[in-house]
Amino acid sequence: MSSGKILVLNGPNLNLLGVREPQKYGYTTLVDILAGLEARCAAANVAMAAFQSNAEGAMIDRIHAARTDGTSFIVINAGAWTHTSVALVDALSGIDVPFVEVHISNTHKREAFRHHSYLSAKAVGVVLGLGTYSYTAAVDYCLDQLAQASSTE
Ligand SMILES: O=C(O)[C@@H]1C=C(O)[C@@H](O)[C@H](O)C1
Repeated sequence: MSSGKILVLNGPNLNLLGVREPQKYGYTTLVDILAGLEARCAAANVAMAAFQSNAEGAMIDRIHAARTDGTSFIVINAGAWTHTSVALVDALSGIDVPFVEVHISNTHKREAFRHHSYLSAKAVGVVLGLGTYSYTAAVDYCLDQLAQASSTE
């Protein structure tokens, strides 16, 4: 039986998934994405928490909270903060919780300003361009890591 908790974080404008530029981000809502991830975690007996904010400070506060709330892994789509926020990567670097960076779109095929991520160098890994499967792949990786850790306990 696995233990641990996966925290799924979504940054600005991702609350609009499903209606926001669907040709880039698809028609699946964030609620439905999270419901699918929750089902995968539940099937593996792993807890999942989720948080979305359009406020950078609130996101940083939520990351700080993950330091002491039993979070094992973070899966984060930081949205536009990916390309702008030193404060965010400092928050992620400031807690001893590994994180996987995800993006729905392939940012390297988009505008030049989206080609750089402040997060990637600190991430365990990066999944991008797979649509909502980017989230699934990231969560499945974390679940596998937790299962391996449980089997060696
Ligand atoms: O593809 C995504 O999920 C990312 C989501 C956003 O909101 C953009 O600002 C990023 O540049 C890409």
